[in-house]
Amino acid sequence: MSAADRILLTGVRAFGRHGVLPEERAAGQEFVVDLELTLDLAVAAATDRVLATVHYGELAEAVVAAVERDPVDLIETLAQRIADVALEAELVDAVVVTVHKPSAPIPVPFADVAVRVERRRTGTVEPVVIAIGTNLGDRAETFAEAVAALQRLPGLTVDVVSSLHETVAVTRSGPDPDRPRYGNGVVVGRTSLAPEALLHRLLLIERTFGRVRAERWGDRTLDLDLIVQGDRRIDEPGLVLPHPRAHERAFVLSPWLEADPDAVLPGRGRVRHLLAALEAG
Ligand SMILES: Nc1ncnc2c1ncn2[C@@H]1O[C@H](COP(=O)(O)OP(=O)(O)OP(=O)(O)O)[C@@H](O)[C@H]1O
Ligand SMILES: Nc1nc2c(c(=O)[nH]1)N=C(CO)CN2
Repeated sequence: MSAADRILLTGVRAFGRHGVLPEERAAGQEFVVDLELTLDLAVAAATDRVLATVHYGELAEAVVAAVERDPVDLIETLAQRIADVALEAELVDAVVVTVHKPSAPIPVPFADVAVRVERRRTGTVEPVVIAIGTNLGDRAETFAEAVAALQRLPGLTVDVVSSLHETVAVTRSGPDPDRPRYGNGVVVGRTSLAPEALLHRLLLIERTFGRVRAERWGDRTLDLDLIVQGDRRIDEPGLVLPHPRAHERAFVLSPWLEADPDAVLPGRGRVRHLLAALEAG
């Protein structure tokens, strides 16, 4: 049975230092949070026990703690953080979080600015491997920031992050030592997202790193490839799974093997063996 019951908690005020501008980080400001939890309250009503529901006082304190914690740039990120806090209570099926920033630095008169996110507990979770590549700018920094973005992505849990492997750029005509070297790595994790939705988010993250999609196999600030998701086989114009070139790329297989020594590439075999075969030439 999916519950239609709700707990509403509105106007929770807390002080935080979230924002893009240095002044916001320095001075801080007030944030106001509204929450709507969807959960089944029938057992609480039948037993009259607070154990059978979400204690609204504790919830409010957890929201304040989430606002007061380390600053982030966006109220979108803060709203996601608060949604995660609300969904920690097993009873909660879904949550709508609104974060208001009434003192935001907007240079015209305005009443309020807010974001609202709706998140629900999801069903199946599949293992996933994402490859990261970067050969422009500060590769170590880009790698760390890309991993941080993946760790914050709703619907993705990052379990293992490989080290950053420095590799020779592979072009259409083979390895090219004259091109900037790549930093490559992988993250191994779990996702509740559909592969199309996950890839869409990966492409969005790439875009925020300023990648210009000029040339296939060309130099790039950040490349995120979905390597495998569970044992799915997909062959669509915008999405091929497993990634069609993963088995022939040491720059994917080597960090993957480091992150998961038992890894298997569906349809191709053990990553250990694939890498050994590549290295044997
Ligand atoms: N498993 C996948 N992971 C990432 N992108 C994929 C995948 N399958 C298909 N694509 C599509 O490929 C496009 C990626 O092209 P991109 O410019 O990143 O290629 P590339 O990185 O130059 O080459 P390669 O795909 O060989 O790494 C995306 O727009 C995406 O729709
Ligand atoms: N070493 C290395 N070479 C590449 C890489 C990469 O990630 N590492 N990515 C490419 C296109 O995705 C093309 N060539």
